[in-house]
Amino acid sequence: MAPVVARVTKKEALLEAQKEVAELIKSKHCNPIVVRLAWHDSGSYDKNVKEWPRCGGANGSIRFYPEITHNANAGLSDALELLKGIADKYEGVSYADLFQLASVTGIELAGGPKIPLRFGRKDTENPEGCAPEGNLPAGGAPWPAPAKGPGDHLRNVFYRMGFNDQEIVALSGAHTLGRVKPSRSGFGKEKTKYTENGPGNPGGSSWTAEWLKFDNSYFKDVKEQSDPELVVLETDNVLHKDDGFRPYAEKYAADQEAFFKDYTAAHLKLSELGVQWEETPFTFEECLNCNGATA
Ligand code: HEM
Repeated sequence: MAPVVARVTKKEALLEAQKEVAELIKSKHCNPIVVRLAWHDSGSYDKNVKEWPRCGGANGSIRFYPEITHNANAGLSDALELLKGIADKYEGVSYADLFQLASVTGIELAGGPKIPLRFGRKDTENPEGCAPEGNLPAGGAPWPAPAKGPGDHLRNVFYRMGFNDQEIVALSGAHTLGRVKPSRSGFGKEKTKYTENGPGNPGGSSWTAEWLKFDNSYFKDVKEQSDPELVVLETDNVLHKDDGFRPYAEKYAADQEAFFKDYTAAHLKLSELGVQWEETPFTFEECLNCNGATA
């Protein structure tokens, strides 16, 4: 068998790939699922494991079996399928970078903050680098031991990645985008008045009415819970009930700018969990400058 040639992200390839990623997201309205793909690649990270890639994190391992078939990743093979054409065409972009690039592009195109992602992630090159099953959060009971409820569970999972309460709340705000589907996670309804006609792939239950718009409506809607057509998982609800989480959930419901600022910082941290850089990481702005183009 031919040896696997490791992908190293090149600035020129990244610039071209980004344009195609943006077109893909605009045409398929797939912002939410690519955000979730990148988060599930990163969110396997365990700060207590020192050895790479066994520590998990943003290393592209989600593209391999068995990780893609983990319970929490149900439905994410669709995201890999969507990105496959671009991944095959641009060997000069690592999978780990491509997944993170698609996520921040999806957020920005949905009206969210421009997240100054850094590039140059090394890929896990084979399935031996897959993260163990069970490192991502569950949206409902039964809570894995020793958690007694959703608050404990969130802390067990996110503290293991190195996040604090404020960052847990900020990151949860990504549920301003997208839907839960009975066929994937088992949560939500087959369709609601907000999802039955898509756009893109129809169905499921969304957290917000405009589920392709990145704003702070998630925090308002979960707080009010006045619309039975919208979904609230136990892990969303607890952000407004738990004393450690509530001040941040209240703040973000009242102040979108504060949410965007804190979300950007937390997302950047998420995108770099467990990352080994090929060389010095670089930003998209640096790619544009090296190409003689303007931002
Ligand atoms: C706080 C703990 C979290 C839990 C328990 C959780 C759970 C879930 C569940 C059950 C779904 C539905 C999957 C489906 O049926 O397809 C989902 C979707 C989603 N999650 Fe989370 N999630 C969490 C945190 C996050 C974070 C940190 C992000 C991103 C930074 C995120 C982004 C998304 C997005 C964008 C979707 C929609 C996907 C789509 O519409 O295809 N989630 N999440």
